[in-house]
Amino acid sequence: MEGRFNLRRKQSFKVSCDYSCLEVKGVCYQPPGTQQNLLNKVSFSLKEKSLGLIFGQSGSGKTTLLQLLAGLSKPTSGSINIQKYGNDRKPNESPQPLVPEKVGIVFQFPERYFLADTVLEEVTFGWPRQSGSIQLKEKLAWGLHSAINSVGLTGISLDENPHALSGGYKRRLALAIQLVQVPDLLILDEPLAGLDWKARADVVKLLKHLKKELTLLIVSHDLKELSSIVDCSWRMEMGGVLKEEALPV
Ligand SMILES: Nc1ncnc2c1ncn2[C@@H]1O[C@H](COP(=O)(O)OP(=O)(O)OP(=O)(O)O)[C@@H](O)[C@H]1O
Repeated sequence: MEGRFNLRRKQSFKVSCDYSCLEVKGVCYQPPGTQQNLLNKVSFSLKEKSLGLIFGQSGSGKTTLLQLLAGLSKPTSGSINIQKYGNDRKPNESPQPLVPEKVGIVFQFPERYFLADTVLEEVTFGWPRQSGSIQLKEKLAWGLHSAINSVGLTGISLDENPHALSGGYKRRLALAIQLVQVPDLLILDEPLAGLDWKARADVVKLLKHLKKELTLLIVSHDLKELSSIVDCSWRMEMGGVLKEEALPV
């Protein structure tokens, strides 16, 4: 669907008003070999280029939900799709399953999993060395450049040891690693945990910037610090029941 705007000097240009939403419907999850339902008919929708926050008690099932969204485990029932809408807010094609390749996930304390001796090796870890096509390598090189810029790591040498970076820069690096593949959805589990006040403020600023480019879903207990950038929020209740709720701040 397209709208047309007229400019003063009779020039005109077209603006596409299509948008897509992550749509989770009736998701239940019972780990294999158990009788326990960790998620109970979880449903929610998150519009592209917005930031959703899930909060709730420890052990309620927040991380379990993130793992399903990232494709690390499969729901027992329910669906996780991307639905496109036209500017009349009606679906304009059938929903497509969310593919794990288009989801980036930054776990709690991501710096604990850094393996390489340099920032460059850390970001490019797992890239094809010999066998990848030149097109793929070009795409990854462009992604590297763009990711480093997006997270504000340009002032840091690519030869720097990742373990020597400050707490805030380690988080930027963890984000850059995920952004190289240009995800549709970026999931973050407790992105502010373990950082000092300055680094926390820097990460919040960075997330505000990132949501202009992609969809963010965050699990956090740091509601006050994130509240200014949150577009929609849900409380996960014990037993894996998700309810839409304004942040209690
Ligand atoms: N594979 C599994 N088998 C059985 N129980 C599990 C499994 N994985 C997680 N659990 C249990 O499911 C519940 C939800 O765990 P989850 O880590 O999703 O909670 P959470 O809300 O993210 O907690 P926190 O805020 O502490 O990270 C917990 O009681 C946990 O022990």
